[in-house]
Parts: sequence; C-alpha cells; structure tokens
Amino acid sequence: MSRPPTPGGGGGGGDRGGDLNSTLHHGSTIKFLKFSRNGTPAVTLDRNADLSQLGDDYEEVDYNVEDILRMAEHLGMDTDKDEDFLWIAAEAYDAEVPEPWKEFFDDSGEVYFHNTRTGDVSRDHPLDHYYRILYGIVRQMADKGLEVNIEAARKDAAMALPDQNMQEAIEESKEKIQQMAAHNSSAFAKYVPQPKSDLEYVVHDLQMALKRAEQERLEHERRVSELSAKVMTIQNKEGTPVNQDILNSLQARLSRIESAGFQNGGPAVGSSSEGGGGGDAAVSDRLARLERESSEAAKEALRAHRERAEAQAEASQRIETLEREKAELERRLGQGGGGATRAGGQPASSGGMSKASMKPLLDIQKKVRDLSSCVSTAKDEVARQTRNFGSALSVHSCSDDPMAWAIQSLVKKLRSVSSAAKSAIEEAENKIGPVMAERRRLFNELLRAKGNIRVFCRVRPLNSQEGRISCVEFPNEDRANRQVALVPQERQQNGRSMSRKDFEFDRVFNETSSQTTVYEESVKPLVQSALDGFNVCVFAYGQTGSGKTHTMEGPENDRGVTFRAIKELFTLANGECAVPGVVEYTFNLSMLEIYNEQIKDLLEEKSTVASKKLDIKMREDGTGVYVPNLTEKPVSTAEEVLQLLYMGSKNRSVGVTMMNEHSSRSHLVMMISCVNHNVSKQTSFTSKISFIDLAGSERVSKSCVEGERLKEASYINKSLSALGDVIASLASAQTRSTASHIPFRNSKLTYLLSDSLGNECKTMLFVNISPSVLHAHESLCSLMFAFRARNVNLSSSGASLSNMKKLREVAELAKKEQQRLGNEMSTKSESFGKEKDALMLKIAALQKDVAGKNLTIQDLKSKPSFQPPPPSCPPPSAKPMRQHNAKVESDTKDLGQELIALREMNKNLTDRVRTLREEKAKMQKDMMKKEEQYREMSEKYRRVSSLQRANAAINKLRPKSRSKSRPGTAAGS
Ligand SMILES: Nc1ncnc2c1ncn2[C@@H]1O[C@H](COP(=O)(O)OP(=O)(O)OP(=O)(O)O)[C@@H](O)[C@H]1O
Repeated sequence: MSRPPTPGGGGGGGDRGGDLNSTLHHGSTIKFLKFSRNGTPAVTLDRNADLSQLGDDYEEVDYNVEDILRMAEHLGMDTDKDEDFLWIAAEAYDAEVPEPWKEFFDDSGEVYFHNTRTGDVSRDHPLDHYYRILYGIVRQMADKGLEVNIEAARKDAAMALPDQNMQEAIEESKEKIQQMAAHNSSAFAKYVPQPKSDLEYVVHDLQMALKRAEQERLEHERRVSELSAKVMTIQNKEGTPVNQDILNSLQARLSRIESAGFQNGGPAVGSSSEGGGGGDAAVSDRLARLERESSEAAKEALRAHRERAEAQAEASQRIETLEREKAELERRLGQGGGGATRAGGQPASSGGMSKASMKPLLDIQKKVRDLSSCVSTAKDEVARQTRNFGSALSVHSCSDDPMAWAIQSLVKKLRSVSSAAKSAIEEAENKIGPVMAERRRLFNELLRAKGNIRVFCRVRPLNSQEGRISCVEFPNEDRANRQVALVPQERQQNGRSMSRKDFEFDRVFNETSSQTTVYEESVKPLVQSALDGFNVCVFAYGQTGSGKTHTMEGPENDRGVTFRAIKELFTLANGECAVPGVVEYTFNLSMLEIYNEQIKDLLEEKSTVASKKLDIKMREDGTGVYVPNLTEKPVSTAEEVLQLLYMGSKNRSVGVTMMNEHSSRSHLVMMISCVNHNVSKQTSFTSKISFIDLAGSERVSKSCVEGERLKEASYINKSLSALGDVIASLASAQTRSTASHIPFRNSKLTYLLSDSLGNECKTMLFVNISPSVLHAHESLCSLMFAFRARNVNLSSSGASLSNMKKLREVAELAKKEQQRLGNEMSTKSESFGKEKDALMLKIAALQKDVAGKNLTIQDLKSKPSFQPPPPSCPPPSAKPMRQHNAKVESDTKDLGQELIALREMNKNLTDRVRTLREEKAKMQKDMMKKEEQYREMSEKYRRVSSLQRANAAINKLRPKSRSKSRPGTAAGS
C-alpha cells in the first residue's frame, strides 16, 4: 500500500518525459522500472526506454515528482545530487506498515503510526529509519567510487535495525521485489542497459555526442548545398534579371549558417572564407581526430581504472593477511607465560631475541613494505592519470569546441576516479598505520618481557703481561651462558684473599665470544626499538683496560656494537622500517665527553680545551633535556657516522695513569636522534639511541694518583655512583608503582640521559672485566655494580606470592618428570642392549659354525674321488661316503637357511635398536628441555626468595634509617 499523500503532494498523472531533469520540477510523474541486476533485486530510474513497447510483461510505476522529492528530503537525501538514488525514496514511499505497527490519522488528517505492542507512537513511518540507513550506505559506496551493491547495502541496513519485525518486513518486501524482478527481467533485458562502470557511461555519452554532432554536421551540409544550388540557379538563369536583393539575402543567409555552425552542441565549422567544402573537411578531420583521441583517453582511463581497482583489491587483501598475522602474533603473545616470557616478566632466554619470536615481526615488516610499495605504485598511477588528463585538456582547450563538453565530462569523471584512487591510498595508509603501531607494540612487549634494563658481562682474554692464570670461571657455560664466577687463585696483590663469588646476568660472554656474537645477542634488537620510538641507552662499564672500548668501538677490522648498531639503524630505516612516501626517517649525530663534570662538544670544528661551555637544559614542554649549542650533524650513512666518530675521538681527553697508557678518564657519549616523519599526515616523533663508553671504574687508591688525576678519579667515582643510584631509584619506583624522586641531577651524565632511563626506555649495561687475578678485586667491584643493576631489574618485575607457589609446584613436577623419563630411558636401553648383545653372540657363533662347515665341504669336494686311501686306513666304501656328503650338504643347506633367518632377525633387531636410539635421543631432548625449564623456574624461585629476603631486610631497616644514602658507595659496596 502506498503512503497517503503528504500535505502539499500533488496527484499522479501527466506525461512521462524522457529526461529526468526536465520532469522533476514540473509536478509531473516519473516512472520506475523494476528489474533484476545480477540476481540482485533493484529499482532503477528508467530514462530512455520506450515503455509502450514492453507490453504487460513489466511493472511500470508512476510516481508524483513532488511526493518522491519530499520523501527524498524526508530521508535526508540531496535531491539535486541523488537522482540515482530516488528509487529509495520511491520504495520508502511505497513501504508497507510492518507488524506490530498500525497506521492512523489524527483530527487534522495527518498520518501517524502506533506500535500496538510497545505503545510507541510516531509521525515517522516505522521503516523510514531503515531507508535512511540504506541511503547512507549506498551514498557512501558511491562516494568511494565503488560500484553500488544494493544487496549488500540492504543487508547492512537491515542489520542496523534493532527491531526483528522490521527486519522481517524488509525481508518480505525484498522477496516481493525479487519475484517481480524475476518475472520482469527477461522483458527488460533489451530495454534496460546492463550495469556499466562510470567510465563506460562516460564513453557511451561521448559516443552519443559524436553521433549527434555527426548528424547535425550532415544536416548542415545538406542545408548549405541546398542553398548553394538555389543561388546557382538564380545566377545562371539566362535573361532573367538578377534580383540582387534576393541574391544578397540568400548569400548572407548562407554565410550565417556557415558561421553559426553547430551552436547547439554541433562542431564549429571553419570561417566562411574557407568556403563550404574546405570547412566540412576540416570539421570531419577534427571530429575524427577528437574521436580518436577521446577514445584513446577513455581506453587509457579504463585501463587505469582497472589497474587501480586491482591494486586496491590487492592492497586490501594484503592488509587482511597482515591483520590475520597480527592476530596470530597477538594470540601467541597472549600465550606468552610458557613461551617467550616467564611469569613476572623475566627474560625467557638469556640470549638476544629468538629467531622464532622475531619471525612474525619480520614478516609483518615485509608485508608492510610490500603494501607500501603497492600504495606508491597506485600513487604513481594517479599522478600519471592526472598528467594524461592535463594533456587531454590542453588538446581540447577550445571552449567552443563541440567535443569540449564531452571531453570535460570525461575529465571530470576521470578526476573523480583519481580522487577515489587517492582516497583508496589514504585508506591503505590509514590501515598501514595501525598495523605498524601494532608491530611496534608487539616488539616492545617482547623486549619488555626480557627486561627494560638488561645487564651483560664480557670477559676479555688475558693479555701477555697478565700471565695465564685466570680467576674467572663460567659455570654451565655450554647451557645458558649466563653465569660467571670469580674464583680465588692466590692471595691478591694487597694481601687479602677472596672467597668464590658467583654472579648471573642476562648473558655472559667469555674470552672467545666474537664481536658479532656480542652484538647480535645484545644490542641488535634494541636498534629496532629505537626506530620504533623508544629511547635506548647502551653503557660499557668496567675498569680501565677491561675491554669497554673494544666492545663499543672495536678495532677497524672487527667493529664493536656501536658501529654495527648504526649500520643496522640505516639498513632498517631504508628498508624494513621505511614506508616510502608514508614513513621516512632522518638522523642527527652528536658526540660529547663529560670530563670532570664538564661537557665538551666533540664534533665542534677546531675544538680546543677552552671551547664553548655547555650545559644541560630541560625542554620547555618538559619532554626531556637537551644541550644548547651542542653540534648536531645530520647523517644518512654509517660511513658518515664513522668519519664523525673518528673526528670526535681525536678530541677526547686522555691521560696517562699507571693502569693503562691510554686510559680514558672521561665518559664518552654518542647520541643519534631518529626522527620518524609520517609524510602524508605531516606528523613526526623523535627517539634517541645513545652509546656511552664510561670512564674507568677503578678505585682511586689503586691508581696511585694524586693532584689532577685524583680530581679526575673522584669525579668519575661520583658520576658512576650517581648512575648506580639512578638505576636503583628507577627500579624501586617501579616496584612500588609510585612516583618517587629519581636523583637524575646528581651528575651531568645521569641528567643528560634522564630521558633515556626508566619508563619504556631500553637500558643495556655491559660490564667488562679482566680475567686476571691481578685485577680480581676490581672485577669484583664491577660485577657488584652490575649485579646491583640487574637485581634492581628483577625486583621491578614484582613476582607475587601465588606466582612463587605456582613456580615451586611446576618446578617439582618438572623434576619428577625428568627423573621418570631418565629412569625409563635407562631401563629400556639396558634391556635392549642385553638382548642385542645376546643375539649378536648367537649370530657370531652360527656364522663361525657355518664357515667351518663350508670349509669342510670344500675340503671334501677338492679331494679326487679316485684317490687311493692312505695305507693305514681300511678302504672306505663309497656308500657311507655318499651318505656323509649328503648329510654335510643338507646340514649346509639347513645352516644356510638358518643364517638367512638370523640375518633377517639381525636386520630387524638393528632396526629396532635404531628406533630405540631415536626414541632415546628424543627423550634426551625432552629431558634437556624440561631440565632447562626446571632450571629457569628454580632460578626464578631463587630470585624471588632473595627478593623477599631483601624486602624483609629493608622492612626491618626502614623505621630506623631515614638517613641519606651516601654518594659514592654504590660502585664499591
Ligand atoms: N674481547 C677482547 N678480545 C680481544 N682483545 C680485547 C678484548 N677486549 C679488550 N681487548 C684488548 O684489551 C685492551 C684494552 O681494551 P680497551 O681499550 O677496550 O679497554 P677499556 O676498558 O676501553 O680501557 P679504557 O678505560 O682505557 O678506555 C685493548 O688492546 C683491546 O684490544
């Protein structure tokens, strides 16, 4: 049932009118044909079809223009722009009132609707909401340059409705439309054009315009020749006085026609002076050229359109894949308790990031890269299209050109395609953003699980002056590489002896660990983190000559972690992490030295001792600190950085102490700021990676220094202990989850690095030690300092009591399982071994027996039968001899068979033994895994206990000691 006419709505009737624009505003009717498009019921406006020829085999619906326009406005449509969607208004106008709603009229004759179930009353038709949503969806599809999928739009709109009855009502009306469509579709096939893409419509319009222009040209030609003939007739009439007036008027008319050309959309002819024939030829040529060019432009545009659609589809597919992978990664991370992380957020393994855990991230990076190259290809395509349109426009720039409007329309459409492509690119970029952010988040989670403060110990080889006695041991070296022990060898130089001290770190590198191993298992993962926006700090701590510079800088032929990290930084920034045109990086390098609490710019050209005085300032927005006037050099390759490092190193302050000829008495700080620019969004963020080669940590007394050297040493001690205090405070703040004062300002070093320590920043400390007994005490101090930082890190994880209990239970279980497997394996292998040995013996005996018998047979066979017996023996009769031979032969046969059977048996046994061996190896592997798990758990448990003990001790002390901690005690205590 149609809705009753709304006030002001005119009645139906009137002529159909071919052009919608000409009918819409004249109170006449518009007609709609219903047809099926690819099985999708739809209603479309018919503009050109001659309905009278369709007979009764279709449904023609006349609507009053005003009613439909009013309904369209009521649904929020723009009646000027939305003529293609007026069918929604028509459908809404026709919509039935669904149950349990009823339609009523009030006293003034206005319609209202009443919900008989809920009692709701509304002036709005109950389905108006649905049609508004439907309109919104199709409008959005059209705005995005997508083909309008009515079926999908209807589904989505229905889903958005809260009322089940409404949905059913819509389903019902949809079915009706489908039935009607199925009935009518065959009749309409010849009248209703197949769905076309925007560009195809443009091409079609263009061709129609050409046809019209050609027809008009022919008509013009006909009229010109008609008039010329008339003039000729008049001029040639012999004896007839020429009526000059008539002649003049005819000629003027002819000229007018020629110059008028096709003012109503027809092609302009050449000037009248060119003469009729020449002008026509020019027009034809021009038309042909224009037609050619237009069709080429249209083809090109179609191709570009298709390519764009393909690229877009591919991009969406890739994004989908990425999202799937991301979900998978997330799922895996969610299971992290037993895999990548352990309870309490402690590292799952001692080494660097495992390949398995890195792989999904690397895959995401690769996908993001692919996606971005896809986006940039699409961008290039858009740029190319735009250029093509530009040239097409310049060719057809003549505004009175008959083809201009068609070309303009083509250009307009293509521009809309290009803007659709642009928005597709934007959309893809918007999708890349979250994927990249997710990758960053996951990667950071992985690093955080390993600890934001990580401590590595590196023991350098003994040098020629130190002899061959090492006081360092590596317990469990083959397993976890995490333990190091200082063992007493003989009395120290100072006469004191030392008891054995065991330490554990995130990783211990021994004398043979290569620079590559050290880098890969320590700093490498942090480089990615720096590019992801996290501040990173790598310290090398240790006494003079312990290998700090070797670890950080390294010799030219075997670079240390700094150079390797920088190389990686550029590789990632130009490869995996870059999204050309979306995300780009720039880098700036600065290098400074802190000597006697003074900052010296090492990259300052012509640097002198009395160079500019530098200080550290807090940024006004409170986002961190900076050193005003510090030289910052833009860098884009590792080689550039190397050159600057070389220049900076030459400016370093070095002195001579008894410890090391070239001992460094200052802290060397090298910082690279990484600026991540999002090109399309015009946003950026900065992160920083810093490498700090700390000054030698040896105690003053040992260096036997005085005067200037003593002053240097005391500054060094002070700043190193300030560093220890900062790390300790940060960790205790994390443990208590409360904001507390961090004494960053106690030294220039800690203040400078205040924005790179704590929170989500990644801190890595190498403690370098010498294995020499001569340095045992200094090594012990260094290890104590590092252990303090590491313990701190542990306490920040905050393992709960329930976790401890759980860990203990799991550890017990693992231990039992390990024992059970061990027993089972040894019992099995023992019994199988025995069985196998017995069988082997039997086989060997049988083989021996067979071999002996074979020999006897051969022996007997080789003796000639006619040979006379020896004189002492009675002559043997032939019969027993034959019997004997036969017996031997049958024995041999039997033995042969037995041998085959035994060989078969042997083979089976060997197979069995092999299977058992494999089983054993598998069990051993399982056992080792379990043992490792058990070990980790017991370790965790041990740490938690020590933490508890420490907490208890702190609690005990708390009421008593409120006194300030003395500076300078951290490193040595
Ligand atoms: N892992 C190592 N393998 C081989 N040689 C090493 C290793 N570590 C250090 N060395 C050597 O030991 C010597 C002292 O090392 P390095 O200069 O790195 O010590 P340092 O702690 O930086 O001293 P300083 O505080 O004086 O700068 C150098 O000759 C260096 O080549």
